[in-house]
Amino acid sequence: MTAGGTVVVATKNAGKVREFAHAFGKMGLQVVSMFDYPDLPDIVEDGATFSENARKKAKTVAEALHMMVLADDSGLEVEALGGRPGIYSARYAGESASDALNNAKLLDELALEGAAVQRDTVQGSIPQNDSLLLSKARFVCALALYNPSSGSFVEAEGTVEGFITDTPSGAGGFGYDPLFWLASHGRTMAELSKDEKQAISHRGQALASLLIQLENAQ
Ligand SMILES: O=P(O)(O)OP(=O)(O)OP(=O)(O)OC[C@H]1O[C@@H](n2cnc3c(O)ncnc32)[C@H](O)[C@@H]1O
Ligand SMILES: [Mg+2]
Repeated sequence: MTAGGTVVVATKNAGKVREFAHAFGKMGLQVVSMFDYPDLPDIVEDGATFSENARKKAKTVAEALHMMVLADDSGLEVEALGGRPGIYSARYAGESASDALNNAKLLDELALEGAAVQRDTVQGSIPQNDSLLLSKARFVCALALYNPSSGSFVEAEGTVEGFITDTPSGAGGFGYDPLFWLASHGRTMAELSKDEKQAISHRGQALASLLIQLENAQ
């Protein structure tokens, strides 16, 4: 996956870059992203699934740079919204919407649905304050690593289950993390340390699975 100890990740999401830099840094590898290659064309994410989009991002950038490239397509599936925003998570509140706008739209849509989770059905910790859990949800991450010399992909997927809370909390992570309550930890995803998030997150699990496949292929 590396050229001279460097992993190229086809992303323009600074939160993803931080998480990959943290994970690969522990392996002695550096991460570069599309921020380091400003002349790359924008990629239209028109796939029907997370993995189609991840493959498109990896292949487009790998063919432009003539290097092996890793890509991540991920998102939030909310049960009370029939799985939305799913593959549209980044642009839920509009093209290039901020995390704050996407989070506000998520709470608005759940309020419109009148969504609520019965506290006594939750296995694990519920919020100690009077904040509400609105719906079950899960994060999904598809990773694709493309090798332009062989024209082949290595792929992996990871998921993590939680609940959407009506009260954002925590300053870590990015995106929907402040609204994603983990009954396993009694905290939101944004309240976890980088190591804690990597250990349980959709991205951390997908990466672990990808690394196992790469080891087994050697
Ligand atoms: O396509 P790239 O350039 O990688 O960056 P992006 O932000 O557009 O990324 P995606 O297309 O994969 O959309 C994923 C969105 O899902 C959300 N998301 C993904 N992983 C997340 C995580 O670990 N924590 C919180 N939100 C996450 C967040 O809103 C992302 O913008
Ligand atoms: Mg995107």
